[in-house]
Amino acid sequence: MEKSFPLHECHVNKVTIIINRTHAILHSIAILFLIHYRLSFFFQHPQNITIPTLPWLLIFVSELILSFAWFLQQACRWRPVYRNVFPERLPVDDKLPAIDVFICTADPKKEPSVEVMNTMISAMALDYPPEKLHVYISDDAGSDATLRCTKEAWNFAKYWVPFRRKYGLLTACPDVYFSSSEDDNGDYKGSEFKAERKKMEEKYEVLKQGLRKIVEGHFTTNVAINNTRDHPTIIEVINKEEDKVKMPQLIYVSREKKPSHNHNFKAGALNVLVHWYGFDGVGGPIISGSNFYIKREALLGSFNKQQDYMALKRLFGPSNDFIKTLVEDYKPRFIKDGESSRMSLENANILASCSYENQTVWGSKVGFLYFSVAEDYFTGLNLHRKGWKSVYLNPERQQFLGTSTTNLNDSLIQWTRWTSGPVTVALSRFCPLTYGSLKMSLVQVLCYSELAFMPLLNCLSLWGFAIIPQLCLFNGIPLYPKVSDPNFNIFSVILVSSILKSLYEVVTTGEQLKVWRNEWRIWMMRSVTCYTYGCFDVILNKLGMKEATFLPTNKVTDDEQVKLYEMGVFDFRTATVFLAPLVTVILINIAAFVGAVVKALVVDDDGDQYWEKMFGQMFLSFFILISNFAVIEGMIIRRDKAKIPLSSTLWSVVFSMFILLIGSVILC
Ligand SMILES: O=c1ccn([C@@H]2O[C@H](COP(=O)(O)OP(=O)(O)O[C@H]3O[C@H](CO)[C@@H](O)[C@H](O)[C@H]3O)[C@@H](O)[C@H]2O)c(=O)[nH]1
Repeated sequence: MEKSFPLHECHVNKVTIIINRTHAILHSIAILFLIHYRLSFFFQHPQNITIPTLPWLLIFVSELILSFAWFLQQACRWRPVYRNVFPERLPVDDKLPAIDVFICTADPKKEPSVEVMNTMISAMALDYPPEKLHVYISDDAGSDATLRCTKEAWNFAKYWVPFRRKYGLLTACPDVYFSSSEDDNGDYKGSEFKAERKKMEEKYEVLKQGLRKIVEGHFTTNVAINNTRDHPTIIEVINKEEDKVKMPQLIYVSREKKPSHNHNFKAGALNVLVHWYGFDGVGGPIISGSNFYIKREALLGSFNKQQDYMALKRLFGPSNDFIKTLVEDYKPRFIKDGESSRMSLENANILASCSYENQTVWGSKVGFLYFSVAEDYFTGLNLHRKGWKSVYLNPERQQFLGTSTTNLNDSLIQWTRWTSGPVTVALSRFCPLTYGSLKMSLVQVLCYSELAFMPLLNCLSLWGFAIIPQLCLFNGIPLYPKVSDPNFNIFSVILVSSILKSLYEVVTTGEQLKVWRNEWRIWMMRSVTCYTYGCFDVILNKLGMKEATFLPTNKVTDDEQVKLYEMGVFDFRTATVFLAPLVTVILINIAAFVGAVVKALVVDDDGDQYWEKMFGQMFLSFFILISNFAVIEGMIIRRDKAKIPLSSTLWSVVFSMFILLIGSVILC
């Protein structure tokens, strides 16, 4: 038998393990001291108690919640590893499995066609045997423009794919290739290459203009009004019989949508592709959602010819062709013109219809799961629960590049969804803490739990830290030990330990100090905005008062916004509903801090005593204010269009006064 060598090797990072575990132990000890200090308050003689119990209890609960969040975070730091990969050990082309690449798009306005088509062209140009590569465009908008763009891009790909193959270019994406300053010309520098490159660049410019025209025309005609939630199935195989260049197969799929049927967002779109490619007869292919590959068996399970067909139909739906792909070892085949192709397309239409999954286990037990809008998280959890093994590949040359949000509005919308998705899971019977199985290690269960609970824990605890000590400071009530009290060291150690650990992580991953500063402030901002709204979404959804939503992230780049982003300046043009909590918290902290400084310097007779007593709270407010100085700047100093609008500031003034008033009455 042929001896096969592993494609990758895993190594444990010993130094990081020692640092992480030592830090975890020391930090845990400091937390235990904190718990002891807070608890001892409740065992004092009633006569010695000078501080109201409610704020003490609330800040203690906030500290416990944040400590629990910290504990969960240690799971993914417990055993850091790195991998060496050996691509040279890949089998010869004949032995490679067939793969399907799924590219989803749902809104031609928010997801610019030029970028979607570049993704499609890059997938077509993958360094993989073309007969084993199938590329699917899933268009959830059912947009005629996307279909036309796909055809235009296909015509360009017919030149780009052989060009890349011939010159061995490292870059698969034409947009990156033509806009990058990196020299990626393979070994070719001669005049033939230069002439071909120039021609290709011209063709690419023509393609870009063509795609833009299609999309603009689409939005200025009645076609633009087509309803993205109500359209029939549209499936088209883009390859033509007469195509001379050997190309991967490209298929456009827009599943049927009806307002009466829940379409289950991206997970629903992916499952249609899973029905479809299965139908296409690909044996053991790998699916790509967002930059990951997965084996078909992992998503659907393994079956053999002895299996009861009727039982399988009850699970997977009535399509005989699909069931055959489950039980037989299908070889990948291309759909060709003629009778078989017509039959295939007819069946494919049924597979992409709204009703195909009725009474089946699609989305509940097999395929991408529908329970949460973070379908990737929930599907991964269920797969690992069944014993799925996955590995992380982090090659030196980045293989997939995506777009990231560059302004506060898009980022907050995206994070609200990324909160509601996992929190839905955390607050359900699928809560990873109890739902994990023996096939998962305890550390893995904790990692999944961290992702599920992180938004909820951070939002609860950070609201506590952002207003309780400040309300008490405002009213002269100390919540932390005096500076001269040895117990003060507990809080100092916890803060310094957290700051140094995060600094260490940022520096050792090769990032700059500004990344570290950003992480702190973004963490605080998210906690009081999108984590909070995402958690509310889940609660309203559980009460049946709100449906789950999936607002696709805006991928349109605006030069002005990108400029601000690159300068590290916040673009505060977002809804007041997002800004108000953030600005309110800052105003409360300003009021508490300034009030305390004035009191210490001017009013209080015993200034030194006051500083001593209140230093902890004053420092906390000061820390929140300097970490979020960008908000103060946006509110008071900046004059540009992207500053915080006056209306949002005024609303926040009202809210902060209300909280100061009501909070002082209740707490103090
Ligand atoms: O009804 C829908 C909604 C979205 N999408 C597609 O899903 C993808 C992800 O949506 P996007 O708005 O880009 O979300 P992100 O927050 O950037 O995506 C991350 O988070 C999502 C879960 O919230 C996962 O689905 C994605 O894989 C993951 O990259 C995009 O290609 C969309 O076109 C659909 O196909 N149908």
